[in-house]
Amino acid sequence: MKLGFIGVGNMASAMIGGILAKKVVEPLDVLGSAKTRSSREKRERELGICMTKDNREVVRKTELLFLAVKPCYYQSVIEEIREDIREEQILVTVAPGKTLEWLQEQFGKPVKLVRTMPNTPALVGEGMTAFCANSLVTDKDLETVRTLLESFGRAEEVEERLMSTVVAASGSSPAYLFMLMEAMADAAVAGGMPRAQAYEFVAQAVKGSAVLMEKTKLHPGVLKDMVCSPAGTTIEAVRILEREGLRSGIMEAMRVCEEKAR
Ligand SMILES: NC(=O)C1=CN([C@@H]2O[C@H](COP(=O)(O)OP(=O)(O)OC[C@H]3O[C@@H](n4cnc5c(N)ncnc54)[C@H](OP(=O)(O)O)[C@@H]3O)[C@@H](O)[C@H]2O)C=CC1
Ligand SMILES: O=C(O)[C@@H]1CCC=N1
Repeated sequence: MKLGFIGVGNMASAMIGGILAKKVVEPLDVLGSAKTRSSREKRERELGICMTKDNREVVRKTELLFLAVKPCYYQSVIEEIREDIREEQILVTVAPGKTLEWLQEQFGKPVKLVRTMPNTPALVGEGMTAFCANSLVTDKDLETVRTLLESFGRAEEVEERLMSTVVAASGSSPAYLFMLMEAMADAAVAGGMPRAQAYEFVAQAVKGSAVLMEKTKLHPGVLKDMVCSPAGTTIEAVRILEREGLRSGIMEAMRVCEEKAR
């Protein structure tokens, strides 16, 4: 299968990295486009895929196409490629706020559309992607898309109304987690730990906690209680985090993120 990517930036290169690592397609079966020459050369070098500056060529030469430019360029890129999109081609989007209805209107003709929300852990095969499709997408098409999405992590079909919530929960959340880990590492450095070691300890603690929650299916509150010894160290940290509003801060941040994604 020939895969196309219009826009090969942070998100698309993470997805392509995952797809190629799982050998779902060969690097030469992927054709991408980017605006600047330096960007195209970088992606060719790093990923071994073919790059062009011509978005229409990407559409003409591929069967399944990802539209991975920033949301503000969606309208102009769709206008540019609309004539070349073929009836049997599947177009996969990754942008927040671009609804199936809006996309359909922009194309002005029937197009098989799958709206997704991936995240950058895709690069290491640990992505979380939500997707929903319009009525022109057949079950077989959707299985093809699911196979691709699962090559770089987990993929789950959701109702379209949940897509903006997904942006806050898994699309954007790696950024909050990296901020948290940076702050934790800073504190460890303040405590005397060398920075490189601090990042390793913090990353492993976060990774281990995520796997623990996933595998045991225990409530996060129960897992938190398991760490807090009576009159111990952890409960002191928990008290300060409550006082500083960690949980309400996160909920408030995710609320504005979700609103922005509508
Ligand atoms: N980053 C993330 O964590 C996530 C991003 N997304 C979504 O992914 C999409 C891309 O985001 P991201 O990868 O972060 O953005 P980047 O800015 O990293 O990448 C955008 C890419 O689009 C290219 N581009 C810009 N204009 C055009 C054009 N007219 N024709 C062809 N290519 C063009 C850029 O080329 P050049 O480099 O040469 O300018 C670049 O390759 C967005 O819609 C975003 O919302 C979704 C989930 C998570
Ligand atoms: O910040 C953004 O708009 C994109 C969508 C989800 C993650 N990055």
